Amino acid sequence: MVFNWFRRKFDDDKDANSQPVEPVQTEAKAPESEAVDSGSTVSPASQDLLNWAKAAYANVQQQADVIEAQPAPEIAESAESEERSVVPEDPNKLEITEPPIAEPAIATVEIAPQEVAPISATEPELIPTESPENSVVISQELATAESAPIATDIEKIEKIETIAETAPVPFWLQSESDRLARIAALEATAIIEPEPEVKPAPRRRATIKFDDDFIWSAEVLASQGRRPEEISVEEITWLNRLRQGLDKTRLSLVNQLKAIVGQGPLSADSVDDIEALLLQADVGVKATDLIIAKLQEKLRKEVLPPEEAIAYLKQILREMLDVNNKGESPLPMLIPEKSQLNIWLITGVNGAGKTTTIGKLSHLSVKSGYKTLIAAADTFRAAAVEQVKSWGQRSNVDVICNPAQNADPAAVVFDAISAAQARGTELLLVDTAGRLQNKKNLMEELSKIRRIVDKKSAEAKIESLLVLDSTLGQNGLKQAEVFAQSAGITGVILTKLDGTAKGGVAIAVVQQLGLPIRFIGAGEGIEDLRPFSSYEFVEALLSN
Ligand SMILES: Nc1nc2c(ncn2[C@@H]2O[C@H](COP(=O)(O)OP(=O)(O)OP(=O)(O)O)[C@@H](O)[C@H]2O)c(=O)[nH]1
Repeated sequence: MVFNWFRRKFDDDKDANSQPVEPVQTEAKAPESEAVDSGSTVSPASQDLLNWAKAAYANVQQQADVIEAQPAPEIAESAESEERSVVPEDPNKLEITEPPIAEPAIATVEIAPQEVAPISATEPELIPTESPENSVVISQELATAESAPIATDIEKIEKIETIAETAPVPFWLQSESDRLARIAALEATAIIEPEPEVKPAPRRRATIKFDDDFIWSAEVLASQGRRPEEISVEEITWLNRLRQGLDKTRLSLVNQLKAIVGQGPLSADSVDDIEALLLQADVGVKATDLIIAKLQEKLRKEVLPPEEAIAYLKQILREMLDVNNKGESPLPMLIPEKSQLNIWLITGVNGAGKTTTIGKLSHLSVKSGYKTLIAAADTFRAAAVEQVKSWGQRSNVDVICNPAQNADPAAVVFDAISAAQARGTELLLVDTAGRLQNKKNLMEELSKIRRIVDKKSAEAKIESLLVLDSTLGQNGLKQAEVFAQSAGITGVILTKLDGTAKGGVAIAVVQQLGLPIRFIGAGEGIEDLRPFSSYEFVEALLSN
């Protein structure tokens, strides 16, 4: 089973091809999917939560154990199948002889140790153990291997035989020891066939501890109605990374907010303080005003203790993050459709993190079981193609490019779409040149790319995603406004959320641009980007 990161679910064979577009979960639910009012401050009872977390932890450990245990049968199977295959590719080069023992049927060949190619033929009746100095036992795949691997394998086998020679075996045990030596030689020389299909990278061994971080992540997942058996170690790791990334923003917000909001109706001073805090976190003026008005309204009606006031604030923020300019709420998740071409154009100014984001996205896509391709259409900046190629290598995804400097990016995109159509690609990620909004020709180039995409692939699902550097805060938003007007942007990818105190810019992006946030990046590593979830973001932003 593949964990589909876009759907935040394991794909099983049944529904891997179906495409349910599910809303982002915003409703808090008790463990085992019992519904609880989203606005309520009720969290799963602590014992239930602990049990849930323990079950999730056991599940994560079990997944890791299964993965660890997997290679063993593969080797055994491979060795067995090698034993079964008996026809060498070139019978003139190597003649295979069945040894005169009933089982197992291991091929033998007698060769002079110094001669590797051509390998001399063997008399059928020869028993390898009779002339140990001149004969070796080799596995059948050697018959088809090139001379160099044969030499290496023979060295391995010779080592095994040398060990056997130093410890003489009584005659009545010889047959058994020969058999074991041959099996060992066979295992040592077995060639494991590579998997024909591209499989997602195996999950890492669960090294996470059952600690407060784990329990916090478990609570966030349980509150979204997830079940312990659905949880993957990567989800836990990501939530911890996100929370750590938002440390700076959170630390300057939560404690002060708590001190202010838990004291009945907001006084003029409290309003000023909250305003300052939110503006410092780059939430933006418009969004700040809205938040304060809603808080004020609630706190005038009832006195809330600090924890409940913060819970109410979380609800306000989630509602703000889950709306787009079409007024859709909750927002459908952005999930590439299986068995059809999806094209995502990745745009943004230089240095925002476009290329890195493409690398991370392609990794996520492959992991989630999608056939993926990258188009290196940033032909404007020297080295951009090489940079994207190296990310392609890291995520095991092919890159379509034209290495000539200033090649026509629209032509690269045209070629990439042709390649994607021929290969049955499901997700094509297009890297574009970093455009400053005042560079009119570059903006026109982007429109040209868009026209090519629309024309050449009318049936594809197209998204135009703007990469925004969150450390730029409100300044980044000004650039984004220009892009959003001229480039038909459909969503935002917020990068560099780690290490900035301006995490509140996410709220400003949605409020000011009316665009949904689709992914967030919180680090430079390949795993440091995930689909955006307003619930998880707000929990990480305002958790204790
Ligand atoms: N800390 C952190 N750094 C990031 C993140 N995403 C990207 N970066 C870094 O930001 C820098 C610029 O990233 P690029 O991917 O080269 O940016 P770009 O938008 O492609 O830039 P151009 O190729 O010049 O257009 C690199 O050093 C990245 O490692 C992130 O989420 N967190």
